[in-house]
Amino acid sequence: MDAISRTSMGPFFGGDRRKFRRERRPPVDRRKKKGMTQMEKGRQKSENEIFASCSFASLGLHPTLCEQLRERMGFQVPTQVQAKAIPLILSGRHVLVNAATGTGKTITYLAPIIHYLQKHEPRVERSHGTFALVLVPTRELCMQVYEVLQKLLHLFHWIVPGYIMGGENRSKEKARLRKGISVLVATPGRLLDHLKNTSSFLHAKLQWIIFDEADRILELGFGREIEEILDLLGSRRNKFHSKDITATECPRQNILLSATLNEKVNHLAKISLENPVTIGIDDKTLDTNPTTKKFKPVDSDIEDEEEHPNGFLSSSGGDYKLPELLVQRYVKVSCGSRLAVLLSILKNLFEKAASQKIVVFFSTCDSVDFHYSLLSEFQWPPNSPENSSQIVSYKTFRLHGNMQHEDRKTTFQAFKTETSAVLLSTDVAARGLDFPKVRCIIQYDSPGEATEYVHRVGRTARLGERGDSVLFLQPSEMDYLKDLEKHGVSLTEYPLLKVLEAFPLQGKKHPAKKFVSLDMHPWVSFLQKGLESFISAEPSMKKMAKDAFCSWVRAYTAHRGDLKRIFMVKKLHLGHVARNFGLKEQPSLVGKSHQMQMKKRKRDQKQKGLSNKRKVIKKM
Ligand SMILES: Nc1ncnc2c1ncn2[C@@H]1O[C@H](COP(=O)(O)OP(=O)(O)OP(=O)(O)O)[C@@H](O)[C@H]1O
Repeated sequence: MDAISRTSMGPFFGGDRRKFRRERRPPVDRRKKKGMTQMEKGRQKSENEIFASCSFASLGLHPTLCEQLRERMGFQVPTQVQAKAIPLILSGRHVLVNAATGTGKTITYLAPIIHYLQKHEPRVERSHGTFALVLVPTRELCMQVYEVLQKLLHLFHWIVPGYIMGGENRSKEKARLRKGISVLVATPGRLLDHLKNTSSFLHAKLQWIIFDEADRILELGFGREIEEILDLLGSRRNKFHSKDITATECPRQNILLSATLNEKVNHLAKISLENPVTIGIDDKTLDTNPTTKKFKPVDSDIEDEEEHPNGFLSSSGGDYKLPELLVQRYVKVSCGSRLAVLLSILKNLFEKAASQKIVVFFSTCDSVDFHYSLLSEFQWPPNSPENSSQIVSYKTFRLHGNMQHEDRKTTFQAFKTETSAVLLSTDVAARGLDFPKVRCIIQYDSPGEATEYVHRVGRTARLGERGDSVLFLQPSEMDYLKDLEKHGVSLTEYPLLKVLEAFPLQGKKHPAKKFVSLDMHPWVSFLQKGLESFISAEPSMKKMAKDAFCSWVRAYTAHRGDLKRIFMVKKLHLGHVARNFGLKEQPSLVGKSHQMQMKKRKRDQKQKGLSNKRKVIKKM
């Protein structure tokens, strides 16, 4: 690999910024600039913070690849993170990248790999096997990275992209691996499976291992698999210089990326990165432990970039970077009114703008299924004062880990291309997925860890776009805002009463005065009654509601650590929780089974070896 000298980093670090700004956008008319709205100014500021003032070519990428980025992908200039990281990755260093969601991290690692592979001598052939491996936490992200890869490789047909992931046909994957895949995108479990069982999987020429959403891979409990993978590939840090490496014949370069690199990545960084450079980790998040070596900037010209000899990160969690034009709100809703408020907010958003995409996050698969059926089927009774029979007129999609593999794939593709739709999902959609033009994220159920909050809201306001997020909290859960604030995330209150005002009943408006409780609001109680009668009249819906209720309470009890103090199951009124699922009362059967579940849970917790992996996977 030929190293790129610092001087070749060119205009990004030097002075020719104006030239590249001109290249990207036509100059703004002065009068127009003067008359810019606050929003337009914010957008322009955000664009300047997202994009760098240089070209892809100036980063050292091959002209044909730059053309591909420009012509096929429509990318005129690199983003800031691309401008900072691409030259370093090209130089062969191990790199740890921390940048906000939607800032273009995928191209950051794919472009340098393709740069080298397209000029590789002798020319890359399928029979050479795999040169680069991209590890991702979910199947959807696997497909997404593969699609970007396919586009980037359009002009380099001899470099073959491929993917392997859970849910796919193993024998077909084996056949593809036997033929040879130059750049392979994989989920960890399936990769390990093939490393152990597919003898024709050739990886002796492997040069790059990328961990996209590194922290999530570990949170899902794949730590042991990752260590095994690194061992099998001879890519553990202490083995880089080992003389007895048989698994590999090439120099290695490993790269870790996420918008939220925290202490969970420490171990992985330590074992997989050799003398890494970190991008985007500011001083606050660097390890201040006096026993660890101080970080030295590699080059004082490079903002945010730190040499990180031991691969350590702070264990404090630190501040998270959120998209510049994201408007974050919380809505305080008493337990029994949550469902009616959710439907009202969705109705209001689509009445204001018929063409938009929204993602709603739930804590469990059963809950997604229930709300999906409800939104798809709910109708007002024939004698209702509401004009239309349906409460919603938008397309609804669902995504979660218990769905059939093919359905997951179809939903993922369909929601991407829709212009007006709602996606109901578990956290399976929280990481890395790039659905274009998502306008609003609603977190109906709490995300738990602040990291997950950051990734969920990161599905909107991508790449300098505007976006909104709404977090549902019950009055007893308001301390969660303090928890988020510790990570530099602050939210303002959503104007709920004003929104509810938009729904007159029989022509009567309800002014935004304070109601004794939200449950007494005429529209909320009208809607709640409508939902309850619909569900009680539909046995299949009722069954789904009960299952969803049950799994929701289970998920609520599963909050970990400090969060248990905020999300206290003891404080829940289960009768009110039942109203969230359109149930008139808490079914006794559910109560019994819940108690059994609680007992079982306590027993399980006592037993050692209950891996996080199972917990999280079940939830997703
Ligand atoms: N230089 C560029 N110019 C314009 N658009 C770009 C550029 N680079 C990437 N994009 C687009 O930006 C969007 C976000 O990119 P990407 O999904 O790689 O972000 P990310 O930082 O990995 O986000 P997340 O942290 O959520 O995974 C994508 O739609 C991608 O096509």
